[in-house]
Amino acid sequence: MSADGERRNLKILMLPYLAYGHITPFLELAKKLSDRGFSIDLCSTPINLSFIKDKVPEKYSSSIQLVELHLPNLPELPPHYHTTNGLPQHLKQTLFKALKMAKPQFYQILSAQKYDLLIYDIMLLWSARVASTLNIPSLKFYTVNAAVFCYFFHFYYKPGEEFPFPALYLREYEQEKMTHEVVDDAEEEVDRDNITESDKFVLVDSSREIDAKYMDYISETGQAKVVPIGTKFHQDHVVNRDADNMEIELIIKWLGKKKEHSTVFVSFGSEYFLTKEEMEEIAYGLELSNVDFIWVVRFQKGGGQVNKLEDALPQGFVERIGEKGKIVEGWAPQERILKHPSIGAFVTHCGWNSTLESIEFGVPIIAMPMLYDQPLNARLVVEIGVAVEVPRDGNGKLHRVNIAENIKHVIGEEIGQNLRKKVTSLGDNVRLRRGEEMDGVVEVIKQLCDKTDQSKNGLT
Ligand SMILES: O=c1ccn([C@@H]2O[C@H](COP(=O)(O)OP(=O)(O)O[C@H]3O[C@H](CO)[C@@H](O)[C@H](O)[C@H]3O)[C@@H](O)[C@H]2O)c(=O)[nH]1
Repeated sequence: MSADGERRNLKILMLPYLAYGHITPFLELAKKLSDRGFSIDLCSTPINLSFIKDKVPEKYSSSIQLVELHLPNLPELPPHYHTTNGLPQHLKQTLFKALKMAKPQFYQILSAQKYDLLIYDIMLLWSARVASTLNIPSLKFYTVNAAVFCYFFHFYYKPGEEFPFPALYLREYEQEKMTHEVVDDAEEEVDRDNITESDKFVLVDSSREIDAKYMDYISETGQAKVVPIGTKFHQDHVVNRDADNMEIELIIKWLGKKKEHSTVFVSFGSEYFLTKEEMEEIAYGLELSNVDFIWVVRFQKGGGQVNKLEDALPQGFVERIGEKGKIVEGWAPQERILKHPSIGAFVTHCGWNSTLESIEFGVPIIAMPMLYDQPLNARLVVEIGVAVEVPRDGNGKLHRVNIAENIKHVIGEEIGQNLRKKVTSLGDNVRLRRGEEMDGVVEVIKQLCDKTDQSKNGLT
């Protein structure tokens, strides 16, 4: 282990956006930087920190500290919602507003300690302005990949220009959704101009093995040098809570009875609730494929909707599938399932964390993107040869026959074996690159901190 941060005990404040998909990569980066000798303060709301605390392994308890940021009490916001996960769209904007209202308090936090650097989520550009008023350099972290960054880059900076990469073309219905999301954010982020020295770099949660082409493209435009943090380490993911949980052990036992690479894992992340129609198409698609499966089912409860899992699924489905399928309500130990030898493919929404986990564990991807960056992630993994994508019709609808066909292709056919070879070697390559990619991150941090030191000492 090197100790680049120990040169003069560099202290970094990290500020993730309030969504699990953002907090998780921030925590991974915090661990990697801590391994390199940096002291990290991770800043979020008390509710989020209690969740983060459980995920910080013992060995980091002194190098990663948690710093509380208190949000104002906005009456529209339910008191326990401190992430966008599961929040309706209009309340996501309210949460975003509440976070921005905590700016004066964030100023206090930043000025109370001698921080050498702020690493902030690209959604929270205002925090970099606060840092710059205190003469603290900052570094933005984009918690997905460079291919998606290309899309947003063109959206903001070159409206109307064609994207350079056919792989990134969005279908018409996806374009509409994505544009809507981005415009919402752009309206909130009024202080987007005025790029500082620190904004010359952007960290992405990826590896050059995955999307070097897109990293180079952005870097060559001269707007920002894209620096990948490399993929995450998985050796400490088995938290004790998992081992205590009977249901999880039952899942692993059930998987143990299946043949190698025979079973599909089906899950759509932590944010998305399947519609009734999608639930039906997926259920019948799985049935038609006649392939063994584990399906993590998340559905919106209450408000005139169904409350019981059985009612959310087609009638008689659970009885018909018997031992061929395992249905898990709400949440499953995804990484443990993906690394199980019985798993042959992952039917996923292509949330970026899930996509990276599939690559890490050498599992071929059957892409069913739903929203946000997911369609772009799906095109990227198809482009690099580790996925197939379930086609939708012109209105963006999924059909059971297409779902079944793709599952059958990947499980037990040559196409699946080819995908597995490719994804296994990609997984090996990203692991090999990890150290080198973190060297690159450390280099950038040192450069930013040195520059600030010099200017503080009147050397520039
Ligand atoms: O039953 C479950 C469901 C999820 N997970 C974990 O939760 C994470 C889910 O992350 P991701 O796959 O990225 O999906 P979302 O939660 O949907 O993530 C949001 O954030 C991502 C990163 O910004 C974006 O790529 C997605 O589009 C956005 O929906 C992964 O680490 C999974 O292993 C579990 O362990 N068990």
